[in-house]
Amino acid sequence: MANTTAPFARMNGCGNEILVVDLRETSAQIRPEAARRLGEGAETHFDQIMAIHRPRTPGTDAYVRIVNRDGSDAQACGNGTRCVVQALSAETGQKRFTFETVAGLLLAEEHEDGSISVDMGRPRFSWDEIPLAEEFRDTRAIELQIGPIDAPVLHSPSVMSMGNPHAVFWVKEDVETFALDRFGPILENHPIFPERANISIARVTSPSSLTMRTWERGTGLTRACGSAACAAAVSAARTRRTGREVAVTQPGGTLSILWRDDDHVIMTGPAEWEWSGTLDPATGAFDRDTADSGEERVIG
Ligand SMILES: N[C@@H](CCC[C@H](N)C(=O)O)C(=O)O
Repeated sequence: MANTTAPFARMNGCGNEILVVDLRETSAQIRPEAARRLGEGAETHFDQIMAIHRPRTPGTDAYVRIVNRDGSDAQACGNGTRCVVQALSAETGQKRFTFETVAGLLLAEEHEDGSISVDMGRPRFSWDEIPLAEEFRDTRAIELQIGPIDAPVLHSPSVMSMGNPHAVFWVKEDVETFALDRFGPILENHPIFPERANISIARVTSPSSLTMRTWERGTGLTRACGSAACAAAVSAARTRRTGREVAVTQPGGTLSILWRDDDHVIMTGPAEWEWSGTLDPATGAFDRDTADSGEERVIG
C-alpha cells in the first residue's frame, strides 16, 4: 500500500514546539514510532504533535489528537490548540472553533490582534480525577517532596487535572535556580502519579502574576506549557496566593489565564507558524516545502 503523506506545519506557542499535522483527508493515525522519529529530528523535533482529524461529533470542527515526544497520548495541550486555531483560521478565515479531544470539547477563538483564547474547560481537584494513587482529601498541598528528608528542595505541591495531570511546586527563589532537568523525570514517574504527571515549579511575583518552568510528561523540559500555566494559575488562586486572573510567564513567553466564575479556565496567548511540509504519519519521513512549492502554505 502506498505510504500516506499529510501536510503539516512546524509552529510554536510561546516557544512550546508543535507539529500541526492535517490528517483530515486520510484515516491514517500518527504512529508512536513516527512521533519518536520526528521528535529526534534536527528540524522536526517537537514537544507535541497536534493531529487534526475529521470531526467525529456534529457541531465540531475537528477531532484533535495530542501526541507527546515519547509517542504517548495526552489529554490536553493549550499551546498546541492555539497553533491549530491559527493554522485553520489562516486556511479558511474562520475565527471560532469547537474541537473534540479525548478529554472533551474545547472552544477557541482567534481575536483581531492575532491572540488566541482557548476555553480549557473545568479544573478537576479530586484525587481520583487527577489521578493520584491514593486518597488525598486536600489536593491544594499533598505530602510529596524531593531532596533531603530534613531539608527538601521541593515539597507540598498543589495537584490537579486540566484534563491532564499536573503538580505545581511553590518556591520563593528564581525558578531557573532549580535542577528541574534532574527532579522532573523522578517526579513525573513517581508512583503517586499512576498516569505520570507534568511537573512545574512556580513563583508568585504579585497578586496577578507568577513565573514558572515545566518538565512535561512524555516530553521533558519545554519553554512553555499551556495546560501547566492553567494549572499553576488555578492552584495559585485556590491557595489564595493570587486572584483568579493571572499573567503566567514561562521561558518562552507570557500567557493570560482567567479562572472564570463558571469554573472554566480561559487561556489567551500567541501562536507562530515557522515552516510547512509533508510527512508520512506511519514512519515520520518528511519533506520540507521549498520556496517554489507554491503559495506559502500553513497546512492545507
Ligand atoms: N505542552 C502542552 C501539554 C502537553 C501534554 C503534556 N505533556 C501531558 O502529557 O499532559 C500544553 O501546552 O498544555
